[in-house]
Amino acid sequence: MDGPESGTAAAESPPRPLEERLPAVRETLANAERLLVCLDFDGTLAPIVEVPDAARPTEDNRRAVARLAAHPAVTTAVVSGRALRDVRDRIDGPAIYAGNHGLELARRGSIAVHPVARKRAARIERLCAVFETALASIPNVRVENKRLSGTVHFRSVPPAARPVARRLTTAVFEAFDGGDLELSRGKRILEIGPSIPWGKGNAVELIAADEPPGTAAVYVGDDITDESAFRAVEPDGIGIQVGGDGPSAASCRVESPASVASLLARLADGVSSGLERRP
Ligand SMILES: O=P(O)(O)OC[C@H]1O[C@H](O[C@H]2O[C@H](CO)[C@@H](O)[C@H](O)[C@H]2O)[C@H](O)[C@@H](O)[C@@H]1O
Repeated sequence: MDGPESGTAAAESPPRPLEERLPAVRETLANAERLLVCLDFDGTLAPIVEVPDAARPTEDNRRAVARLAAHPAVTTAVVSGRALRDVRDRIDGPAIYAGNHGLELARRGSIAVHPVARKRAARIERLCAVFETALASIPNVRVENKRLSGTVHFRSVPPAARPVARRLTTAVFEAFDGGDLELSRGKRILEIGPSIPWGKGNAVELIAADEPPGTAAVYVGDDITDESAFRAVEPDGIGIQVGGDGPSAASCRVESPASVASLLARLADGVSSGLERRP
């Protein structure tokens, strides 16, 4: 696993609601011989909740993923910021899982870990411990040690204390870092990881490279780290943003995780009817 972060940020505009993009989506599905569907977890399959450990896919999404995973013309993957083992325990069915924003990838019966990320795991571990101590006085801050990356959670921190908590986290990071780690943002979180040009988009490119010609790739996600994955599938495939109203590399959007099950059903139906119409 090596290589640059996917694509470059082109001039992006807010994605259009899926209903407005249906003709283009139907055409992509009708022309495809196979479909690769890559799904983010938090904020996409699972609604965002206060306590990270309590996040679960909705029942409808769980069933829709199982149906897609059983479809003979569809490869299904989950691509998450969570640790691989964690996300695997939360949703069954997909043939492929990527954890830690693509730093670890389970497919074809084995797990590949980005070699540089593996080397920096001890530094991440150490920084998570430093965060635990430095942030101990801030109420309800959580540090999630994911081995190859780490997350500091502010969602349960009282709103008035959040700016201080973020400033302190950044200051601790800057004092610790020697240029080998990076700090990034997410939904009410700051994340630390190795400073390497690798993200979800690279994982999606690796996964897509295994698919036969004639495969259309779809990526569904809701957060900043999903942008590189949208760029990896667009414009030949379909990037679908869940929620949000800002600029994105995705061309379509759906409202919330509650809209994802019907989206997945449409994908399964679309590829099936395209195949049925073929001679
Ligand atoms: O790539 P994802 O699968 O979307 O993972 C991104 C991060 O998701 C989790 O944090 C987010 O969800 C939590 C539960 O709903 C929420 O409390 C938190 O505020 C969100 O940022 C997860 O805990 C992180 O490790 C992932 O990086």
